[in-house]
Amino acid sequence: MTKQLPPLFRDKMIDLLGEDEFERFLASYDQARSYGLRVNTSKITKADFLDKSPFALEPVPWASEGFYYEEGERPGKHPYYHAGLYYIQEPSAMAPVELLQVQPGERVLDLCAAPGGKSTQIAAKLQGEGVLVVNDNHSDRVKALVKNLELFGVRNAVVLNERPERMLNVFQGYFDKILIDAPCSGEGMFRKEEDMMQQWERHSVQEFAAMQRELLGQAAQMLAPGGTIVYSTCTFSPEENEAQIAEFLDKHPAFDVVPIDRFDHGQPGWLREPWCEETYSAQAREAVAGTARLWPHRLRGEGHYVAVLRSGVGFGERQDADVVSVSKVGRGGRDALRGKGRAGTESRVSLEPLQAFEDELLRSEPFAALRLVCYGEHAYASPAGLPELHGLKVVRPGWYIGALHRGRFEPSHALAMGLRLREAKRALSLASSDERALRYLKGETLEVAESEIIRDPEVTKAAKGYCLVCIDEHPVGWGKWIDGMLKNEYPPGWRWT
Ligand SMILES: C[S@@+](CC[C@H](N)C(=O)[O-])C[C@H]1O[C@@H](n2cnc3c(N)ncnc32)[C@H](O)[C@@H]1O
Repeated sequence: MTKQLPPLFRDKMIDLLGEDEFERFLASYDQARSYGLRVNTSKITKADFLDKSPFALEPVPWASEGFYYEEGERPGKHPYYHAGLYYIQEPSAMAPVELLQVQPGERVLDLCAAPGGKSTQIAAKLQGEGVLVVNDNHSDRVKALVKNLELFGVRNAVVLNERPERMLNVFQGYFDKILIDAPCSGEGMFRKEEDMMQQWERHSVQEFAAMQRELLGQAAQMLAPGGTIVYSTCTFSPEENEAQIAEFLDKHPAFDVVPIDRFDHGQPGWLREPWCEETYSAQAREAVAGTARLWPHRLRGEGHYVAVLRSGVGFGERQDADVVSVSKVGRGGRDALRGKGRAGTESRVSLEPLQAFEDELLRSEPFAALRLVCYGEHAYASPAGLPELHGLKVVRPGWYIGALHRGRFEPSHALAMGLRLREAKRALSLASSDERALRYLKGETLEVAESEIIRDPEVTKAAKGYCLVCIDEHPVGWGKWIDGMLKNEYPPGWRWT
């Protein structure tokens, strides 16, 4: 492996680290890498997960919900993965969101979000309260982002596929917290993904540095006074790390670096020729020592860089969006807000079937704190307090509830994944040891006795119809029960193969 490192990269790392440290750094490429997963604490407590977990786990010291698992384990091949109980994530990649210190109820932007590792981590920290806006400018990568948010059962996320400069007017001064997990030259991923080396040779560090500079400036405009930006990369080059932060601080005097003690420090000494210009102020140079470097030879994880930037409270005004009244389906109010359909036509769809579904199947009111919005036939529950998103490329304006089609309501898979067993009036919970659990995930029809359908006989007498299918009490999708058979509604693209 060490032989394949790009020679230019090797030479630069010797210059940066010095011969002795470089030898230790180089040796890490021949050591086994670490594997991690992060528990979805919006679906299960850490203690309950550890009770149930079939894997040998060891805590990741810097991530409250993160654990190492051993090489050879296959957490992606377990029903709990399909229930969204955890996300498989490289351990160092868990650090940036931990440092963002997200609190329930905040407005958070994940600006470069696909495929959603850090978005799902933010969502778990929000515990369903507040607003999560996730964005990626790459349309194909956004599909994976949507799927991961659905798997995690996230209810309060809006997914955009935008160039950040087009978001500035809508979100000026809006967010309490912003994560910029920036596109970068990926030097820290050479051990984990060897083809990153070929990509490195094709793209220049300067190309990424230019993008990062823009993203930082754009994020500053969307941040509320007193808010926090976390900037992270998975690369070593000072041009993409310390230099970005020093330049940002000089251009944005209202911001400070919040020092990180947990990891090795950023390197002010690397702000010099031939890597960087030497024009930064003494204050900015000093401040970058408070940023963090995660080195693969000094901890159990890949290479990362993280900076926490806080804006002064006196800087600008927080923009409070016009809060549109909360609309609940049923109980008299059925005035869901109607968004534009994809074709640009106003939705005229009746919400009666959704009301009927809610009455029949849902015990609580999971949409009560959300705004119901219809785009064409598709119904979404959108987080309250969002500004108007007109003009933006909105992939998901909120939690996708389902389709209203020819007088019927078809619940979405995302709805099932965002519910809890206790919220359903009709459900089936299979034990993970029951061979039908895997057969359900493979898309098969199951034999299910009427007595197995969980329902409150006072409220829902009939066993027939849609039911929330769970594994060990955690929802995995929908089924339709009739006469001892469960018709499988698990989506083809999600099936166990
Ligand atoms: C390091 S990856 C993000 C990984 C992600 N945060 C996670 O944890 O799963 C960087 C992402 O930035 C996206 N990207 C690149 N340029 C962008 C831009 N100008 N605006 C928004 N996203 C951008 C890329 O498509 C890529 O998905």
